[in-house]
Amino acid sequence: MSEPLLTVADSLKDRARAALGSRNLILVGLMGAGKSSVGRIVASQLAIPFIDSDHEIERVSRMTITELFAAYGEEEFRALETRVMKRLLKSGPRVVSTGGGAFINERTRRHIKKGGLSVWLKADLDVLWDRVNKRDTRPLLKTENPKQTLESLMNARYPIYAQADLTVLSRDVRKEIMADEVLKAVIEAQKESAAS
Ligand SMILES: Nc1ncnc2c1ncn2[C@@H]1O[C@H](COP(=O)(O)OP(=O)(O)O)[C@@H](O)[C@H]1O
Ligand SMILES: O=C(O)C1=C[C@@H](OP(=O)(O)O)[C@@H](O)[C@H](O)C1
Ligand SMILES: [Mg+2]
Repeated sequence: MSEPLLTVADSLKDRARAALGSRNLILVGLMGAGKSSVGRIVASQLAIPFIDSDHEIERVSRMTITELFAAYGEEEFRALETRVMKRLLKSGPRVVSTGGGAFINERTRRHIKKGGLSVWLKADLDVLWDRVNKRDTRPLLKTENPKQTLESLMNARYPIYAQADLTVLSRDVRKEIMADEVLKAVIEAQKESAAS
């Protein structure tokens, strides 16, 4: 009896999984880009573990991100984030979704660059705003004009996110489609590095 043919979806997953090898896949980008929700789907497609660095920080500190910012301030939060990221990236393969500021911190960025393939989920202001204004779990947006704060963060951070290995445009399409686009980008990156 002949083997069943791979479906297109199966071959996408399998090819992306092979292209990743033992590296980690690390999602970076601004709040609302979809790092946490798309990252979880990507990991399940690749059948490798998923970790959200904010969840890991909350687990080890037994505090929420909001409580950590309120009690210790952003600087201490970043120091904890660096330590957690360093540990998470020691072995792979894993999908690691970062908090929006992780890649901006120089030390954390170094761990990310060493620890695997980074993907910037890039989105425009209106897409991000639409998503983040529904929840109040992001301490950096507790300002008088949170949309303007988000825009300032975009201006300051986008040149740094651009240093990620890959960029995927995060649009208003289903999360599953975004996850497929991440898988395709991983495959493309592998093809390009094999050709060069
Ligand atoms: N492609 C998408 N389409 C619709 N909603 C999305 C999409 N990606 C993320 N979201 C929603 O936007 C919000 C922020 O997503 P999240 O994954 O937490 O982003 P991040 O971790 O980058 O801040 C969540 O409510 C999530 O369900
Ligand atoms: O952009 C940032 O500096 C932050 C983003 C948040 O994560 P998400 O990007 O997952 O919302 C969280 O780590 C914290 O509120 C700080
Ligand atoms: Mg997140």
